[in-house]
Amino acid sequence: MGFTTASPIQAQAIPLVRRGQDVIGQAQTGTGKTAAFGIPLIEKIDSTKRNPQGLVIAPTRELAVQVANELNNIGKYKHIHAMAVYGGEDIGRQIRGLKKHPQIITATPGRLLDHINRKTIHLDQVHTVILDEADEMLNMGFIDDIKKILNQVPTERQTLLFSATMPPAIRNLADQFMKNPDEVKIKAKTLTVDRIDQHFVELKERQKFEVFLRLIDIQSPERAIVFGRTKRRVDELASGLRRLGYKARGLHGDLTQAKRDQVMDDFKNHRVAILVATDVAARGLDISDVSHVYNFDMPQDPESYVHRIGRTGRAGKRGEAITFVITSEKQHLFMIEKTIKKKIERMPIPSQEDAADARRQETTEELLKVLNRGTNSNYRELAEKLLEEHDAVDIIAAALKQLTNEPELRKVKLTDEKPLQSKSFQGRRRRAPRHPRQQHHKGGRPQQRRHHSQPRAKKQ
Ligand SMILES: Nc1ncnc2c1ncn2[C@@H]1O[C@H](COP(=O)(O)OP(=O)(O)OP(=O)(O)O)[C@@H](O)[C@H]1O
Ligand SMILES: [Mg+2]
Repeated sequence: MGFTTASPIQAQAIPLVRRGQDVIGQAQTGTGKTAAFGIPLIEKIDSTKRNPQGLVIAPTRELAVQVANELNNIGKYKHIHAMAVYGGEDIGRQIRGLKKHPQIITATPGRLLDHINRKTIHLDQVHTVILDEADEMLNMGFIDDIKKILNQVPTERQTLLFSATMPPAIRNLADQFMKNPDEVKIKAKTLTVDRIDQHFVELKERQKFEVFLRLIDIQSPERAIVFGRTKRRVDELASGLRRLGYKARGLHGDLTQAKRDQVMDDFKNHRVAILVATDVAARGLDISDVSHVYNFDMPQDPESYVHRIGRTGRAGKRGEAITFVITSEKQHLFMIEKTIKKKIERMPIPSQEDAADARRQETTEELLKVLNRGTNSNYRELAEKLLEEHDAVDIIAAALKQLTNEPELRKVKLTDEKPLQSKSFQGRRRRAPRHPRQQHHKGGRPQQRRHHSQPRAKKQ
């Protein structure tokens, strides 16, 4: 896999896990926590047995899939097979997949319970359970699901909890489900990765879209993730950007799973440059070379901020994170700064002129690229004719203007989102549990997470 040295969390957690110790592992985003539990997990698997021996529970479907892929990479030469089971995918297809006897299951809680109830997954041979993004599963009210799942696993199992954030409430989870866990916490001055430049822009709700366009004109991100607060926001933003010619797609929990898979695939394969998403994409996703994260809407709580911006600056790379803050949300910004132990620098609203200059510059560069490719013979005759009648500079200026996306064409109307309320951070980490009826069918869908002090309209 090209790894040459163990990351700190790997160096510290792997020996403990090999020894059979229960471990709570905390380390910054993008520092290799997956392999920190994945490598010793693979070592413990007996490839001749037919029932699952390892179980990873993750809060979102995309993450369950990603972890299965990483485990399959790590276990390739030991012929270990990991399979993801998650809601939204045809259960019959999963049942057929399970007949190939994966030794490791990675799953979202709801669908896993479905399989347990249908007796298509048996957990009585499982010796190692990992809760990836453990704190998020608490937030999402998965605790009852997790209890039910762990009841199916022999008590002499090894249990591991991993996340970049471990709020105090995680202690309860540990007390209930773990045996004398060792805490491995990689010490860092800040909760966020130093290699991520963090800024905020103070603005009005109505200014957000225009300011965002200016920023992407100026920063021309290679690959960006833009977080919106609600599904409606994500839809409107993605389609607005697309109408203006940007390669943008939205991702949230109301899309069909096929669509979600398609969007992720397009983003990974560079067919999409801007992924607009709810917090469904905030945790764990490892997409290489995401250069920029934009918080178009302020995150619901400081932990969400940490994970959202952690989609960039991974595995030693640099990244940029920019957060839009409405004046009434300043208090939330201070809370975030306090939690991450770092000051987020203010960035002035970039001027229209700066953005226009950047756009013109980009058009010029694009034109030069076409010039250097030198395959323009079909146009030479036309060009010569134009030159007979007009000034050369005038012609080029007109062509550049035509190629440049001019601001008057950039009107897009977004529905206003109400700013975060000042109370809403106080009740954080105590989101209401999901409705029991929904559990089996909609496991792993963060759009159901609902904040105590947030009105329903704010669901993701
Ligand atoms: N020892 C290593 N050397 C180089 N790269 C590594 C190493 N370990 C992991 N990586 C790579 O680093 C990237 C981030 O790893 P991973 O997704 O496990 O991070 P994480 O700590 O789980 O982050 P998050 O908190 O966001 O979930 C992955 O692309 C992974 O392949
Ligand atoms: Mg992870």
